[in-house]
Parts: sequence; C-alpha cells; structure tokens
Amino acid sequence: MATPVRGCRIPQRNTGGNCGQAVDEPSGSAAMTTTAALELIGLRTEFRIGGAWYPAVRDLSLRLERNETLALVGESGCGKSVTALSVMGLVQPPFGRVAAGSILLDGMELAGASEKALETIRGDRMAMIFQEPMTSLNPVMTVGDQVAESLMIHRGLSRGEALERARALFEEVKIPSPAARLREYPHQFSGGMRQRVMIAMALACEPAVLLADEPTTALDVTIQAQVLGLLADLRERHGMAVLFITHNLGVVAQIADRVAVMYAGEIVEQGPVDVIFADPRHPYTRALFAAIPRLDQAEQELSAIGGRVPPLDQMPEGCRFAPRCPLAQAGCELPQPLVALAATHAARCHVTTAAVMHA
Ligand SMILES: Nc1ncnc2c1ncn2[C@@H]1O[C@H](COP(=O)(O)OP(=O)(O)OP(=O)(O)O)[C@@H](O)[C@H]1O
Repeated sequence: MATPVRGCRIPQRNTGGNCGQAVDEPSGSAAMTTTAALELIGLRTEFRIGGAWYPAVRDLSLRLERNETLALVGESGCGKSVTALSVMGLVQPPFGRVAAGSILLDGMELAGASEKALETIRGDRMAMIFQEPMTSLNPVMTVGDQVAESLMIHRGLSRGEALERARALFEEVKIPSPAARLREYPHQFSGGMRQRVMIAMALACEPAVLLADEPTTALDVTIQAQVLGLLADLRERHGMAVLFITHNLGVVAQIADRVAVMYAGEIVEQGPVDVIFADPRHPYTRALFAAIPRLDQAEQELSAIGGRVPPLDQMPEGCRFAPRCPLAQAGCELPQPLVALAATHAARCHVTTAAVMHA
C-alpha cells in the first residue's frame, strides 16, 4: 500500500510513477522542471468571522503553465474567487488574509509582497477580468482613456501613444469601429462589448497570467461562445497562462486544457479535461456532471446536488463533501489526501481511489 504523504509543504514533482501516492500538486504539464507562469503551493486564505479566522482556501497547490488554460470549477462558495483574489493580492486585513503558502508568478514570490510591489504587477504582469465589467469600469470616463491609463502608468506612454495602442487593442478584441468607440462611455456598450473592453484593458500590458472570473456567465449563449473563442484565440496569440473560473462544465469543455475541481476551499480532483470528462473519480465531480443537461440523451434525470457548501465556520472534519456524498462511509471522517491516479490525474477520495491506494 502506498504511504500517504501528509502535511508536506513542498510539492512532490509528479513524474508519473507515483500512482496511489498522496500528492500536493498533480500537473498535466510536461514542463515540470521549468518555472511555471503561476504556481500556488499550500495556499491558505482565511477570513475573520466573529473574532476567529477560518480558511476559505486550504492547502491549495496548482501549477499553471504558459499558453495553458486551467479551469477552476465548483459551486458557488467553493473558494474559486478567493483563490484568484489571493493571487492578485486583493484579500487583505482586517477582514481577510493569506495565512500560509506561496504564490509564485514566474518564480517570484507574491505572498507577503507589499501593496506597492503588487501595484506594479497588477494590470502589468498579471490581470483579472470579472463577471460584470460594469463593476470594474469607471462609468464617467471614456473606455479609451480607461484602457490608455494602464499603458500610461505601467509603460510610460504618452496619452496619444496609449490611445493609439488602445485602438489597436479594440481592433484585436474585435470591437467594430474601434477609433470611434474609444470615445464612448461604458453604458454605451452592450454586455458582450463591455466584456471585450475589459479584455482589451486586461491585455494592454501583455500580462503573462490572466485570471478570468466567470467572464461569460452574464452573457447570453451566442455572445458567450464568441467571447470564449476570442479568449482562446488571444491566449494562443499572446502565449498567456489563463486561470479560468467557472461553475459551468460546458464552458470548461470549450476552453480549458486542464481542470481543477474545488469544493469547500480544497481541490478535490485535478486532471486534463478529456480525462476528467471521461473518468471523473471524486463523487463531487461526478455530481457536477450529473447536474448538467446533455443533448445526446433523449430521456434524462438531472440530479441537483442536495444540500449546500458549508459555511466557513461549520466545515466538517475529514472529507468536506461527506455530508452530501452518496458514497460516504467509514473513513470519510479522516483527512483525505489528494491521491495520484495517473501521472496527470488526482482525486481526494479514499472510496473511489481505493483501488490505486491499495495497489
Ligand atoms: N470578504 C469575505 N468575508 C468572509 N467570508 C468570505 C469573504 N469573501 C468570501 N468569503 C467566503 O469564502 C468562501 C469562498 O467564497 P468564493 O467567493 O471564493 O466562492 P466562489 O467559489 O468563487 O463562489 P461564487 O461563484 O459564488 O463567487 C465562501 O464561504 C464565502 O462566503
């Protein structure tokens, strides 16, 4: 029987020969010896509730390579946004804190970095786009000036140079009549066009890492498909690494190379998209699949996942999904390590990984 490696802070490099072993960080990439575009190691982010600190993200490790899209998937309240906000340095005292772990941007440690240092990196080497662009756009400033602003700050361009670059960016994200639209205000754009403005703004300084938090959720399906296509195209062209946050597995299939499924602050399963779709191992991943409608099945029973993600101050011991899990049994009350099922696939469930654990 393989010996689980518990509490190990340094990720074990997964070279493919460790099936059945507990791992901190399984990854599908071949570039395991190179520096990742973004690497999280043992990330723990906490919020203060009633005078005590509780983790919203716990012992989370993942690698994101250049020119790769990793989808972070899970229900509302699983910790997806908190993960991205932690990377951006936007979880701050007195209400929240990154309590432990490393956030490495191209090898550079961001955990514990000063606000001044983070300001020079945000919008430059890493950028984030959100579900609702209106919350990020300034309603009383033209969109052209908003895109130009980051180029003036981070690249030292003059306003004229920055506006010319903004025009080129609008063209790149396929905003029609880009020169004219630069002079308009956010309310003059449709939802899909506003998201393109946000993408142009995020791309302005050619970030190495793009964090996309449900960027297409508020759009209708046709516009959603167009924006997803655009993001895939831009990622390819700019060689960016994209962390794509979504609760929608259909979107994952369209855009991602790899998937990390999150539940209650932990990654419960991780692997390449085709592997996760063909052979989901964690009961939570399976439940997410059972809850999506499929066009290839005439008769189908959709099963909503009963219950809800527990609040931070009421997390169960051991497997956090156990209270909602149809396979829960003795042993689930114990801490569950992430077990490697193959070189690139791992799950955190002693029931469905038992075969490899005991091999
Ligand atoms: N500022 C905060 N103070 C206290 N708790 C918070 C705060 N922000 C997030 N949380 C809690 O952290 C947990 C994870 O939230 P998070 O927003 O990351 O979930 P999510 O998976 O992104 O969900 P959604 O898709 O709804 O945004 C939740 O329990 C949430 O209530």
